[in-house]
Formats: sequence, C-alpha cells, structure tokens
Amino acid sequence: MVLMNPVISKLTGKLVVLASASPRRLEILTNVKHLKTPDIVIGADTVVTVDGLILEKPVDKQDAYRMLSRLSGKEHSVFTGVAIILCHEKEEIDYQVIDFYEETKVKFADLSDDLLWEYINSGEPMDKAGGYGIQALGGMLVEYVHGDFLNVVGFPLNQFCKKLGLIFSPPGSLTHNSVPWTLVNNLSKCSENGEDEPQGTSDPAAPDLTSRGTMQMQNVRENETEDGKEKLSKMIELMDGFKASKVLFTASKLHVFDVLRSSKTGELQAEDVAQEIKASMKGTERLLEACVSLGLLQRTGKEYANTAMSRHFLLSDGPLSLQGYIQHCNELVWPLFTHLETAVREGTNQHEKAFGKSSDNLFQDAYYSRHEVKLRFMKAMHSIAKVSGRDVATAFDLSKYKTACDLGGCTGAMAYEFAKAHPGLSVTMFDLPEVIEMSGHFRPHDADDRVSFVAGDFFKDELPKADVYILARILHDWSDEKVHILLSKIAKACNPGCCVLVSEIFLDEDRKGPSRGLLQALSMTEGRQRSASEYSLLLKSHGFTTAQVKHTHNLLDAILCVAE
Ligand SMILES: C[S@@+](CC[C@H](N)C(=O)[O-])C[C@H]1O[C@@H](n2cnc3c(N)ncnc32)[C@H](O)[C@@H]1O
Repeated sequence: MVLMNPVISKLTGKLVVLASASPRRLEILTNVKHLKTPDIVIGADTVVTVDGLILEKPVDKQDAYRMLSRLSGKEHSVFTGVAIILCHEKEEIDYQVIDFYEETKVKFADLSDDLLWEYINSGEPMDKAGGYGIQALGGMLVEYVHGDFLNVVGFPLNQFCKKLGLIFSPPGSLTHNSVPWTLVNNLSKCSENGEDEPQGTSDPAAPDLTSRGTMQMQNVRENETEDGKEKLSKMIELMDGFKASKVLFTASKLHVFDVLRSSKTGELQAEDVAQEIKASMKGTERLLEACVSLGLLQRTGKEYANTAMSRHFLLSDGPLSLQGYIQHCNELVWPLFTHLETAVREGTNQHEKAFGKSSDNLFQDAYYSRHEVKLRFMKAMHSIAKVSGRDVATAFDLSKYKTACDLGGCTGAMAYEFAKAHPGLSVTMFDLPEVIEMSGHFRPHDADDRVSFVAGDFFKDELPKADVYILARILHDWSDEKVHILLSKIAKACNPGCCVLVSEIFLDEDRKGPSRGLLQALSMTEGRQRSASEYSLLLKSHGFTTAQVKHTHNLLDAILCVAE
C-alpha cells in the first residue's frame, strides 16, 4: 500500500461514497485512505463465469453445491466491473463516469464432496457469487490464481489506483485508451439488502447512471481525457476568438502583410517591421509572434514572412484580397458586437449605440452617409464577391439565357464574374445612384463591355428587363414583407421561363448552422438569415419553381428558381 499511497492519497479530502455494501470492498478502500469531502462515488460488482455461465449467489445449500462442483477441477474467471463517478454539483449535478473491469483466472483443485459439504456447512458460500470467498475458508479450494488476487476478493485495487492516477494526473499523461468508457451499465450499487457480495452478479435494478434524464452528462474532470481536452481547446478557441480576430484586424490595419511583401526578400525582422508600421518594438514583436501562432506569418530565426494564406488573402492589392471585408469587420461589425448583450436584450440593432446615429435605412443612413464609410462598405462587398463570385456564377447552366440583371450588384464584381462565366450573357448591374457613381473605382482593367450599370431603387423604380435576376446577398438584409415587395416586382418583370438566382449563406434546415450565417444574424437590422427551403417558399409565393439548389462550399450558396 505504500506504493499506492501517492495515488490513493488523491482521494484525501474528498467524500468518497463506496456504492457497495460489501464489507470487503470497504475494507480494501478504507485501509488505504481517509475520506472527507463529497465528490466521488465508487461502484463495483464482481461476477464469476465458468463454461459460459454466470454464477450468482447460491440461493440455498444445494445451489451452492451445484456451483462449487461445477467449479471443481477447472479454471474460471472472476470479473469485477468498477465505476468511478466524479460528482460535481453546480446548478445541476454533473458527473463523469470512468469505468473499467479486471479479470482474474482462478483454478479450483479437484474437490471431494466431503470437502465441499464441509465448506458449504460453514455458511461462508451463501452471500458470495460463485459460492466461495477466496480471502477466508474458500482459499483452501483454490489451486492457483492468475491475476489480481484482490479482484477475486471483490475489488481490483491495483487497476483502480492506476485509474485514479490517470484521473488526477496532470493533463498530457493520459491517453484515450487508458480510460474504457463502455462498461457503465452493470455497475455496483448501494445495496439495499445489506451485504453486497464480491463474486456476485450485477443487480438489474441498479440505477443506470448513463440514462438519467434529469442529470446532465458532463464530465467534471473532462479536461483529463483526450475527448475532454478537445472540448477544452474548443472552449479556449471560442474564448480567444475575439483576440485572434483583433490580431488579424490590427495587423491588416497596420499593413503588416503589405510591408513584409514589399521588402526585398519578403522577410523582415521585428524591428524593421516596427519602423515601417511606425509602432513600438515591443508591441510589434508581440503582434508578429501572435500572427505566427495564428498561421498568418511564419518566422525563420529572426525573420518574419507572410504565409501562403496571407499572400493569398491579406495583401491589399491581391486579386482575392479580403482586406476590404476585414476593415469593414474591424470598423463596423466589431463596434456592433461590443453591444451584443444589449442587442440580445432588446432584439434590436445597436447601430445608434455604436455610432451615435440611428439607421432606419441601413444603406442610406449607415453605409452611405459618409464617403469613406461608403467606400469601405463597397470594398467589403467587393472582396467577398471576388472570393465567392466565380462559384456563384458557375453554380448553374445559364447558357440558354441572354440577359441578366444583378440587383444590388454594388461594385459590379459579381456581374463581371457572371459575364466571364457565361459568354452569351449580358449583365446589367443595378444599384442605388450613390453606389453606381462610385462603381468606376472597382472597374477591372480587363472590364467586359457586356456589363452595364443602371442606377435605381429596387423597391421603387422599374427594374431593367432581363432573363435572369441575380439577388446576391440582398434578401437577407430585408424582412419578409420587403422581400415580398421586391419579389413581386421581379415577378412582374419576368416572362415565363425567366429565372431568379438567389445567392446567400443558406442556413441548415434545422437552423443549427453554419455558424458564420448565424453569427452574422446577430448584428442584422431588419433582415434575417434563411434556409434554402425558406427562400424557395418565398419565391414560390411569387410563381417561381425551384429548379436547383447549389451548396458551393464557398462563402455563398445559390438557388435557381424559374418563373412558371
Ligand atoms: C449586401 S450588399 C450585396 C452586394 C452584392 N450583391 C454582392 O453580393 O456583393 C447589398 C447591396 O444592395 C444595394 N441596395 C440596398 N438597397 C437598395 C435599393 N433599395 N435599391 C437598389 N440597391 C439597393 C446596396 O447598395 C448594396 O450594394
């Protein structure tokens, strides 16, 4: 027990309930520790098996004789299943069940009837499954024991201590295989009839702790299993998510990625970066190190460089640059999210709190009220359209159509993608006048002249005639009521066979994801996120039949609906 003490002493100061009335188990455990505070329940049950049979407690002397004579001259197995239940009481009782079993082989000598009856008449077999107790007179029946002797007595102390060691050892020393999770049902119990026997069978009436509806199955010490560690690291990722976002936003705002790209070798030391971005050495070094940890930068010795991911998405002038959207997130979405609690309490957008100005019309009041804010918003839309536009444009075969109108097309990025993907298609980009007047800023150098620009308000003005109406990231901004106004205008402009292509983040039908859609919804004003079938229904009510839904696995999905 001296060797066990460092492990078993982990129980010191805890109230341990031995969920068994077995005096032998109690003795084994109390011999090795003192028990104080209420947080562990230990259950155990022992069975004897021979010839594929489980031997229970004998019901009378004849039964004991039948059992012992069956064991005579043969090897049998003694199994003890143990459950360690770590209890934790918060609002509800949480608990973690760690269970395992131990098998010991026992061989009985050839036993004469006289010897058996002498033993049976001693009274010892009657409260013991298998009909014997190895630690007392029954020991004389045994030729050999292979395995843990105490397991036959009723408690596999050696393995129990190993499990305790794993439970209470520092994270890192535990492997998934070391904690078997399967044996939970046949665990021992607080026996109501007094003596709970070693070598007994499990009680079918014993509570199945895994299926108690009222208790939440959560692991108190879950961080000490592989699965628990995964959950913990997911928790930490969630808790730190805002820090990671802010590191990305700050490094972008300070042009760290552009600065590194512009250096002769594509690499710079922290002090050079600090000088270039006009920031402190200490702060820059911390920022660069954090960027390395997030995979945004790489470091060789003292030299920092962009990673492939940063080169792809984070250089200001890259074809797939997300800088516009990052800036929008930092300057607009971030302040809104700092008021999330109020937004949740009130069920309203927090634009006024965040920016000191109400926004009845999101676009006119919030995005387009100031030139630089409008430009920033347009850059954000542009960067997402550049990244996702090709997948949306190629989602469906549009070869039979000649004209398309991209309603609320913003910078035209999506319209150009459609023109590129469909050589027979001319695309009219339609947006508010204040947007159209700035769309020239975003005109690609190889701009296709099949793309034209028309200014107007899609709720009020006549819509350009087209075979295909594209609504990319439009409908989510509006209530069902406004969506109906817009769709009825489109339906009026459509001839039979014309179609509407809606591109949005489609929520899963059970609204359990994707999280980027559900997170975005938190800062919405009057709009809402919808599933593909919700969009389909909205369109159906205006005479459009859903032809196809495409999950692009890019940022935006798409649905194509044809006018009947
Ligand atoms: C979220 S952005 C989507 C931009 C673009 N479709 C895309 O996917 O990148 C919404 C667009 O709808 C435009 N919009 C908002 N209200 C409008 C209206 N009443 N009439 C025309 N366009 C409008 C905005 O100017 C903006 O460009």
